Amino acid sequence: MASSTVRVDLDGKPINQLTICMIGAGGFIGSHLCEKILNETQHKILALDVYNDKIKHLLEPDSLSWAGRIQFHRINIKHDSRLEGLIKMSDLTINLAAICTPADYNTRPLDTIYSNFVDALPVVKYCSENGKRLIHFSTCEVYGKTIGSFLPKDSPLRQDPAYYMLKEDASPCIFGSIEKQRWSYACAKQLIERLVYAEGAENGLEFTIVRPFNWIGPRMDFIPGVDGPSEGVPRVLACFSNALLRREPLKLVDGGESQRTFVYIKDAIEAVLLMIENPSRANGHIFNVGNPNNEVTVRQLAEMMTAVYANVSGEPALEKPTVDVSSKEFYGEGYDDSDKRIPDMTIINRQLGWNPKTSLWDLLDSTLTYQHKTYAEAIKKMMSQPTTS
Ligand SMILES: NC(=O)c1ccc[n+]([C@@H]2O[C@H](COP(=O)([O-])OP(=O)(O)OC[C@H]3O[C@@H](n4cnc5c(N)ncnc54)[C@H](O)[C@@H]3O)[C@@H](O)[C@H]2O)c1
Ligand SMILES: O=c1ccn([C@@H]2O[C@H](COP(=O)(O)OP(=O)(O)O[C@H]3OC[C@@H](O)[C@H](O)[C@H]3O)[C@@H](O)[C@H]2O)c(=O)[nH]1
Repeated sequence: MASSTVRVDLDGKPINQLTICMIGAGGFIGSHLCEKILNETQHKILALDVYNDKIKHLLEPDSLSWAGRIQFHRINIKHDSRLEGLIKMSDLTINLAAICTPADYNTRPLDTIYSNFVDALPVVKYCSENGKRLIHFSTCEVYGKTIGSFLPKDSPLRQDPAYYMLKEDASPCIFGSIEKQRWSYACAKQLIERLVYAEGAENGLEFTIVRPFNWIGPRMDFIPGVDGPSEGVPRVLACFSNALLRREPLKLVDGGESQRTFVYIKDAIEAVLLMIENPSRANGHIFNVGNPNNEVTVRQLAEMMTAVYANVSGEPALEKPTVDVSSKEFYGEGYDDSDKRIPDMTIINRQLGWNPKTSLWDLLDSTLTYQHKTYAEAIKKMMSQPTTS
């Protein structure tokens, strides 16, 4: 519950109550951000999304103590004239709306580009024209591949951080060829970043750009056949959770050699709240938000999730817990991958003093406990039903 004592920013100044237009509020990150804002601050939220299942618990019943501070607007920003009015009513707009599951990038490249670039354009324009602050969600994928990935496999330079550490103000954006449609998302995100940056430079837009590095936790994506399409392919946490719940082997794409750093959603949301409440420190900046200490290969992630889930569910792990699949088989033609993603934390540390806290083991424990409680019964029921031929 938000306390009645005056909250202050990082410079000791009282924080004014804000009205926040949150686009994509019904998604994974949006649901956690709404929860945090309602629980710990007095800010008001205009929550825009096509769906609201993940924030239903925040909207109902009317008797909730924060009921007057969150208003849901079912809006598709592609074609809704109410968007500009809602941005005008707010002090700050946060744009989270996007298609952001890799299975879509090479199979629905047009939808991906429209969602991540074209549909975000009016949001930037309305903020700029109306003098409103914007926090825009980009992605760590704008870095693409590391410089080191082009070195020979046995080159000692691969161990040198200069060849893999991803820095907001120094690293290049390295994508594959146009046929590798995987990069449609990264490229669209890069162009909207450049547009936001240019609006700042030429027209004085007050902006912050966030580059999330694999934020994971409860409510991420969907479990196919339970709360999402049976044939849908969510991001890796939900893919692996789905396999564990069904007692099927976890699929390792191209050997599971790619590396990722995972950060707990609750740590990451603290960074976003600092950006919201410290505009003088956050405006004009691009921030990596990730946990450089939580690096694993996808294979190691599969092994850790298998061990944690056995503990959480009380069921022994499969004898063969993983199976190799090719990326062509799993994602189709045009897939490609980021080899390694370690965020440099210098800028976010200097501006906001933020550091992630939760280890990969701990965040997997709480997340898989949630997955088991939320889905195990539904999956059991579904699997016990005879399949129609
Ligand atoms: N989760 C991560 O680790 C991660 C990593 C990098 C970048 N991001 C970025 O963060 C943002 C949020 O990601 P997320 O993980 O919460 O994804 P998500 O898919 O759970 O949430 C996105 C939300 O936007 C909504 N949306 C999409 N198009 C819309 C439209 N036209 N009109 C209204 N609402 C629309 C969706 O319904 C969904 O609820 C995205 O921009 C994504 O690219 C996330
Ligand atoms: O079942 C699976 C799913 C995924 N994977 C692999 O696991 C890795 C991570 O996959 P994710 O689905 O989490 O997606 P990625 O990390 O590649 O991209 C994500 O990064 C940041 C955001 O912008 C997006 O949310 C998304 O593009 C990839 O190497 C992928 O090939 C598997 O090996 N098996």
